[in-house]
Amino acid sequence: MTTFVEFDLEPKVLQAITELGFEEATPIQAKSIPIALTGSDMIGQAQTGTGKTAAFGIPLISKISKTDDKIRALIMAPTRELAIQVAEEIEKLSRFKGLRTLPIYGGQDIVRQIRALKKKPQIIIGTPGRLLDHINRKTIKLEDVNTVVLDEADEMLDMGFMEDIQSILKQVPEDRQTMLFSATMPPNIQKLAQQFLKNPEHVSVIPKQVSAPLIDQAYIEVPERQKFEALSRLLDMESPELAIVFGRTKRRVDELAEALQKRGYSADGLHGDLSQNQRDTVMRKFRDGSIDVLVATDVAARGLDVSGVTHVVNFDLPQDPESYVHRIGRTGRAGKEGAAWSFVTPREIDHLHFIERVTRHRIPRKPLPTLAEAIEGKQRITAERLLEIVEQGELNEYKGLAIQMLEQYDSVQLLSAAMKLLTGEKRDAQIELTPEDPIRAKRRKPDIRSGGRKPSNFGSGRGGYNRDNRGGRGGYNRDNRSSGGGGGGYNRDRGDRKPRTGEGSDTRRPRREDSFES
Ligand SMILES: Nc1ncnc2c1ncn2[C@@H]1O[C@H](COP(=O)(O)OP(=O)(O)OP(=O)(O)O)[C@@H](O)[C@H]1O
Ligand SMILES: [Mg+2]
Repeated sequence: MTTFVEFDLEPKVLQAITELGFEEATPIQAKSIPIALTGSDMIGQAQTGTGKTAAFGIPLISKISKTDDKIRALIMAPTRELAIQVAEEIEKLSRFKGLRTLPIYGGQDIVRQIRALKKKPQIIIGTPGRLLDHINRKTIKLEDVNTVVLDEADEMLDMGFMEDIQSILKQVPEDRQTMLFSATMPPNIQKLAQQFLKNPEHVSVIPKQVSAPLIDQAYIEVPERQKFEALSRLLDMESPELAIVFGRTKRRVDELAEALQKRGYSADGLHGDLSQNQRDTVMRKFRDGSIDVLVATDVAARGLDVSGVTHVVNFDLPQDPESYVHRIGRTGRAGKEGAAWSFVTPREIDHLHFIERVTRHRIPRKPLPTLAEAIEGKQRITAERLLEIVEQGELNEYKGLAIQMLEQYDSVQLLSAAMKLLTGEKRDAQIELTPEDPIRAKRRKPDIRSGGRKPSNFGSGRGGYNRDNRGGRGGYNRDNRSSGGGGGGYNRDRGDRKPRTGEGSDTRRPRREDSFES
């Protein structure tokens, strides 16, 4: 066990850590904080939800002085939601030290950002596209930056941000510390690391399996047309505190969110085609629990940390094993348990096996809950809610009427009626989702061609599963980006990804037609 006192941090940083309730350092923090404090470049890899943000945040904060009025640290993240969240965590960690942090992302009024930049933040957390806009406008200058962090670097590359990241890093003095963090490290990361990191220390906390251990994983074989019914039954049976349901496309997410609402669930959708305002609102509602099911594309797969997410459902299987790991990693965070279920159509079983092989984790099959189980689950939850109210007491004003009713009716009869009322009849709204094509299994085998390299590190030593081979992601074109206009981020997001230039082979991938950032 490593406590934070052992790192020789300033009292004000320690105070912030205590305030956040962190008692001991997580393994990735214990390993990387001392190295990062020496100023050396590093690559950090550890399972989802194990505190990588603070692992780079604490050393970064330690290097900056409150009186500084230059931008000293730059953190890049793939999505807006992640930029906002990382900014909040850094803000909390530097609260007592009094540093100024600013998130910079597309979709937000650029004029407002320019105004905020005038307050001289020392730490900028941004998405590559919008950062580059500011650099081109000369509203952000990186000449005094001495620390750069690439959070979820592989995802940023995957989204076609390579050139942007290169242009941005060219603006930062060579004499800097660069750190790169993710739960997964596919081979293309090496390219970026070679180009931009100097003798990086590799710090990884990777047990045999890549995904976090506290996640109970299972798959349910279900035909495409029965997925919605299956989802309803699962939600009824388990009554998650908060759940994230991943759909493959924006259309899917829209349809699914609407269908869930029609059935009476408190759900909403999140994807890259919503305006920034809508995205913020949905995330706020999910964080404060006013909706309990977030239906999302992969825009929510990476890095998002919402406490209370007890369930992740892959309504559609993701194309990539990495995506699978990140998606399910939205639960089982910071030592909590979680459940992750994947719907697999009969034709996708091979693809599931592919995911199992790459993640080195067998995913057990789970039967589809029966209708009776779903109903029973719902009733059980109602009974629990009733008993909670009994425990709370304060029922005096109801007692008079209760006594009167009990004089006329049987108590079992009455209680059953109350439970029926509370459970709510399932609304029989007609639900018709547009079917998605099954994901085809990869033809390549993941475990050959490793050339004797160590096979255990997800993405690094594993032959065969090579993201650089994927290609085929044509059609993304960011040339229509304008650098003008305040607040025009909504449409600009579209097509923000470039085709990958790898030796791309096979077919056009249906993977994510979502647009993400910047
Ligand atoms: N030492 C600690 N003790 C307790 N909780 C911690 C500690 N460090 C971080 N946390 C909390 O754990 C949660 C997950 O942290 P974080 O988001 O940094 O994970 P991550 O490793 O970046 O995950 P992902 O791979 O999904 O991005 C956060 O709520 C964070 O505040
Ligand atoms: Mg993270």
